Amino acid sequence: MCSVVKGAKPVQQALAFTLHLRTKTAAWSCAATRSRVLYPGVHTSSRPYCSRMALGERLLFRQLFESASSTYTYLLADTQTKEAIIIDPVLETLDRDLKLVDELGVRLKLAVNTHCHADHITSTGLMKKRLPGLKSAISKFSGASADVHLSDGDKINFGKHHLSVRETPGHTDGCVTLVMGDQSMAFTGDALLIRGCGRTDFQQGCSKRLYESVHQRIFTLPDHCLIYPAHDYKGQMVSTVGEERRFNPRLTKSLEEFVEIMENLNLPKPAKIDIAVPANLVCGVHEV
Ligand SMILES: N[C@@H](CCC(=O)N[C@@H](CSS)C(=O)NCC(=O)O)C(=O)O
Repeated sequence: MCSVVKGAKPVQQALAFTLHLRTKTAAWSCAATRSRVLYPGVHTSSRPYCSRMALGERLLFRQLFESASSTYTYLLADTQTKEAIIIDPVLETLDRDLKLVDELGVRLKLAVNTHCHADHITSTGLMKKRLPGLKSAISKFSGASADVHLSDGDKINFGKHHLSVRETPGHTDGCVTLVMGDQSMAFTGDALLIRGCGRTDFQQGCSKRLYESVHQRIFTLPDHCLIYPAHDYKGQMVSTVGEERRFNPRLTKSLEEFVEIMENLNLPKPAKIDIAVPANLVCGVHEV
């Protein structure tokens, strides 16, 4: 078992601290503040909410985009220890991502895929060849090979931070949502998209399971928890649990209505599905 997973003490981060404590390399998003202005009342906390506060000290966070598949990759690091993890890296942007890792001077320990993607090939296998010591991780229910098979409740440690693994099946059997230790952010993969959700018409898709996953495992997070999905097709970058609970056009419906919606999406198959799924089952064509 990879040493960055399991056995972490929960991160107890103070929410209030000042900007001068931070390193200048960190990229901070104030999207939650903007959404608070757009949707007053969504955040129930009495104090003004800003993701800068919830992200805590020593956290470097980058949201990266791959335009052909509209996939988001996330880089997270402890700015003091330099330990880093990457979520859902894409083959086409491997060089860009490795250049950034090098420039920021962080040490990638783990490349995690939120599930076996059907629309693009992961760069995890090739990244492992370029960065000796890097390990790969994916759910044990994905059917994919990797160094680490994740289970519900596992902790992915990087420096003083950690992500908790929540199984959120429905789009595929092996979908997981990764939640920051302080519940300030959740990386939902394709389970929950911004004002949408993953389709359920191939791989092991099941609308009822997806509905239960989102309601029981994601919508139970605090309203202010930032939602970072694996894709967006409309230029949206971040949402919150509170926003999606109120405005998601599919998941605000009853289970029966949701199933009906999902059965009638009539989406074309992802263009790369026939090469992406077999490739991702072996970590992106390259050996793990
Ligand atoms: N056109 C894209 C595939 C778009 C697509 O099907 N996206 C998936 C997630 S990637 S498998 C999805 O679940 N979409 C939900 C939705 O409502 O759009 C391609 O050819 O790759």
